[in-house]
Amino acid sequence: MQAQINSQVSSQIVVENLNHMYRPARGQPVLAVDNVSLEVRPREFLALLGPSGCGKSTLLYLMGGFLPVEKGRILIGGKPVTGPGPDRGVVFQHFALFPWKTVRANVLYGLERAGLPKNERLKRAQAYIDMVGLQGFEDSYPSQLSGGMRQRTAIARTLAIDPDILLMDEPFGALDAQTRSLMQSELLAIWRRSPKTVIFVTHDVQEACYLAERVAVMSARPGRIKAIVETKFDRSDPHLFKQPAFIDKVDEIWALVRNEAMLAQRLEAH
Ligand SMILES: Nc1ncnc2c1ncn2[C@@H]1O[C@H](COP(=O)(O)OP(=O)(O)OP(=O)(O)O)[C@@H](O)[C@H]1O
Repeated sequence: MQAQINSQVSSQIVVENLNHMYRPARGQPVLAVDNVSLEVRPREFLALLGPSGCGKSTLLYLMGGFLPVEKGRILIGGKPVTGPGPDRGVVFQHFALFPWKTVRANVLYGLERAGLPKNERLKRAQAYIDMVGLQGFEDSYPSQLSGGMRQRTAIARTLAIDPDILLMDEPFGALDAQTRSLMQSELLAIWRRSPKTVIFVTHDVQEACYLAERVAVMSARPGRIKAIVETKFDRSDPHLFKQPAFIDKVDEIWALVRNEAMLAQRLEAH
């Protein structure tokens, strides 16, 4: 099922008939994203789920302006995306920290570019370092940190800039279960406090249902939007994960993703 476009002016992000073909120097071209259309409302939290290799990261890179839009279009606030911009903060899997900068300097980097006064920058950087649980590691370099700590530094760097749109590619994938749960709550708190539009790629169906208001499920490569499922729950409910309606929704989405994952495996086998 392809998402219906009902050209609402109120949509903040509009993706229309988007295709992306990788053309590696060696080997066959790869159609990673095929005819994707999607609308995201301002302040919406949308999760993107789908089997490995279905084009989730590619879609996020395109929205972030890190890959050129060759076919179809992406509008943000009505304007076509032509490159990265301060309106979009990204936490990508392979978007490295500056190895020669400390945790504090990495977090400060974005704030310096935003032109804030020095005191304000330092205060804000420290608040986000504390928030991701890295107090005491301000002067450490990325090489001295674990993978999860590096990821948390990258999250702090992006959140500190307070962008309108957050594009997050499995931001909590490298974290242990407890830290992950804390970071999920923090992200929801930030999203409520200073509303922003979030597009959140994950492999974890429960995480998607918990965090997002809608979950877009992508098909096996070439990625299309197969279904969009409403996932609005009372996130303040401490027993949410045990509620039958929540469990049913997780099951429903799992079934969609599982089908596509099986298809993807068959594709890979050929
Ligand atoms: N630079 C590239 N050159 C050629 N093919 C690429 C390139 N980057 C990605 N691909 C291919 O495009 C397809 C989509 O990749 P993408 O990383 O967007 O998928 P994904 O859904 O994010 O995967 P995962 O869940 O495993 O991170 C895959 O088949 C991948 O092999």
